[in-house]
Amino acid sequence: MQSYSSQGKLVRNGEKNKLVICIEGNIASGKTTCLEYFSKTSNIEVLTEPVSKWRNVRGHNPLGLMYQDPTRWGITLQTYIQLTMLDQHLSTIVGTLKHCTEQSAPMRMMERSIYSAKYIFVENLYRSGKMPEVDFAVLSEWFEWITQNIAIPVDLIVYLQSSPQTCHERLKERCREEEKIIPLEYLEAIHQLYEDWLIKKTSFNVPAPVLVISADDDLQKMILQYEENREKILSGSNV
Ligand SMILES: Nc1ncnc2c1ncn2[C@@H]1O[C@H](COP(=O)(O)OP(=O)(O)O)[C@@H](O)[C@H]1O
Ligand SMILES: O=c1ccn([C@H]2C[C@H](O)[C@@H](COP(=O)(O)O)O2)c(=O)[nH]1
Repeated sequence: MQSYSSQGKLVRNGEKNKLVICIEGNIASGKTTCLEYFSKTSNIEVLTEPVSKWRNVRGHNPLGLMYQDPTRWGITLQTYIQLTMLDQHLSTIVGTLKHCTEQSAPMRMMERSIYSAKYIFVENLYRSGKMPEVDFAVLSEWFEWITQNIAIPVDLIVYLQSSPQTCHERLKERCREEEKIIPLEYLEAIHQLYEDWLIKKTSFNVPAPVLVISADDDLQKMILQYEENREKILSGSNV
């Protein structure tokens, strides 16, 4: 079922009252770990990035191909990521959430968003000279059509702000096959784009208020920070 917003954008029925929180941050900054922690909370639907799809679409691995040859495969990966992220933004809540009551509206917590796919990863490929102009133009046309015609509401962005060095250490520990060739400089470039977008707010439109959580701490300290910020996060507020 669908309807239209006051701005004429396509809206999924029943989505209007649901809080949407996007967890943003560099590669291996701890987003999935954060989502796992909050998945134990009642009324929260957690959507991790569909990385398994990016590693296997009908037997092909666009994530691996992109890291091997970004100029050739960057558009392939990012087109697919844009589709899968849109699908996540628009998907309806599945199943029954734990202890869901009428007083407390269900909430969605997502890992990243269609916005960071474009503003961070596509932008990085383009600025580093690894994405041809024509590929960037086509992806941009798609992104603009989607965001101008479909309502993609986000109520709060939680930015896990971490140093590129910490991410590099964690990435090596996690040891995802495709990512073994990622150098520190790549994480530094992604970090800078995130900082410009969410902290300095000098690059692109920020679609929601931003709550910044420093993410260089060990797991125990991170849990303390999540608890300190729990109320803000669950009410979709950064103040
Ligand atoms: N605060 C932390 N301290 C140390 N290691 C962490 C911390 N948070 C996550 N990790 C580990 O770092 C790696 C990347 O974390 P992950 O949550 O998968 O990051 P992301 O989802 O942002 O890529 C994983 O191996 C995870 O267990
Ligand atoms: O738009 C995107 C989003 C993600 N990626 C890459 C970066 C990582 O190698 C994986 C998953 O990211 P995590 O930060 O580990 O969750 O996907 C990309 O290239 N483009």
